[in-house]
Amino acid sequence: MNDTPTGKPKKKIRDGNKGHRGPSSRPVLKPGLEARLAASRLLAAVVDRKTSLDGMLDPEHGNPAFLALNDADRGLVKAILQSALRHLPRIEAIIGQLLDTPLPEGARSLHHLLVVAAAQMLYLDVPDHSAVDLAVEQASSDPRSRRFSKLVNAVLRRIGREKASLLTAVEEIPCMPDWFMRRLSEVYGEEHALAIASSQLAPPTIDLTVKQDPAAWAEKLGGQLMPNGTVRLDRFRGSVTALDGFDDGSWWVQDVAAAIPAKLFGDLTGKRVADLCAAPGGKTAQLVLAGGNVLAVEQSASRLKRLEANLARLRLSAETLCVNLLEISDRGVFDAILLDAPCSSTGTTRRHPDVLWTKDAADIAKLAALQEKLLRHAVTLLKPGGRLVFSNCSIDPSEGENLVDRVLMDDRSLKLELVQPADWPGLEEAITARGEFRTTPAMLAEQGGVDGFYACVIAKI
Ligand SMILES: C[S@@+](CC[C@H](N)C(=O)[O-])C[C@H]1O[C@@H](n2cnc3c(N)ncnc32)[C@H](O)[C@@H]1O
Repeated sequence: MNDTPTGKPKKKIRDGNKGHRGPSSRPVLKPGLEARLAASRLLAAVVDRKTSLDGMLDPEHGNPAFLALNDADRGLVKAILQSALRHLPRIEAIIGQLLDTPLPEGARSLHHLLVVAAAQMLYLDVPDHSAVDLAVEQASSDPRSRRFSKLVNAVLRRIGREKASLLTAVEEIPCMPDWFMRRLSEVYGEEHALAIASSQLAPPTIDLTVKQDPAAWAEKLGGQLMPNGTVRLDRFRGSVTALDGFDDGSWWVQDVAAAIPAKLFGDLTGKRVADLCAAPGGKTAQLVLAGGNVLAVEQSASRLKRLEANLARLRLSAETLCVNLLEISDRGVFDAILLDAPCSSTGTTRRHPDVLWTKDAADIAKLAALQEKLLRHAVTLLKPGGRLVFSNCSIDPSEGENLVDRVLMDDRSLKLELVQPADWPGLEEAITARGEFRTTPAMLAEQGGVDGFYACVIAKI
């Protein structure tokens, strides 16, 4: 923020939190404070108001508190929020342990301020003294937390002094909400559930699907060749758009698991293919490369635009249609259909640590019901003899195996076509006994992990 010649601030800091307005003549902020204020506000939006982080961090349409920051501060805010959300139960346990009495009901801004500071001290390279000073300054600048500034100072200084022992004391706490841990334990067993919870603590890799010659691209980019031909960049930091092959459309970013569903079709030469939930288009590109004559359907106009731009960069073409797929009435015309349905995204918590703090069991149930409706309609568009791949990035079987069972049970013209482990060397653990493809973030751990995904092939007789 710039000063006017009179020493008064030119403009008010934009406050993303409607309930609180700062003083009208706020003094110049200490360097770094604006970023911490933004981080606290965005954390509040995620955990208290269930707002998705991706939207708030969008460089063009994001939260005003984020957009007001310079690039370096935006990077810092992202890092703080990712760490805070990845480790939230442990950070809260540490803070709870250091308070003589719990924070007063409704002291949410104080809670967020402490979490933001503790995340920097425990999990980022921010010097302790800087995180503590800024947190105390932040507490003093807010009428709701001013009277707690001494407590903020005391708690955070103890975190600085006792960091190692405090971290050891909480290292067994799974970093997921209790309801979701219970659900994972029911479905996968406790050991696998704990492995899923710890897998999301590591930052994710960047995976590329290449148009051709994955071995050569792995060598060129210093990546690892994954069993399905994905090129994995484990330690890459920076912007992928600066990498070789981006401008000429030789590859696109796609997690190793997300690259499997479209590959379940095999060769699509000469086939009429519908990609029914298509944007941003990673799987559309695969279907086109497999030889399909592809119609990409997407109900969001802005997301369809993004798909078109992605295909243009990749020099690939598909017919596109902006419509709710439930309105398509061309029964029995497609040889192959991909339905990569909207889901809870609980398989992507490595990349999106806000997911489990913005969704709950009721959201999962609603999404499962929507997916079932979309699948029941999608199969009507399939030709007899055609195949449909149903997929999504949830690790809850209510959004996968369970709903597919119900659809198959009700329509005897549909059969599950078994995915054969022998066809997926290196990925055998991801093929279930029922012949479906199922990854969880605990799989491929030695190669850097994988997103959780479900996919199955449904054939129409
Ligand atoms: C999981 S994303 C698809 C990702 C995409 N298949 C890919 O690989 O890049 C789901 C997409 O489906 C779209 N969608 C959701 N409901 C839809 C519907 N009823 N009709 C068409 N598109 C829909 C969403 O807007 C979203 O872009």
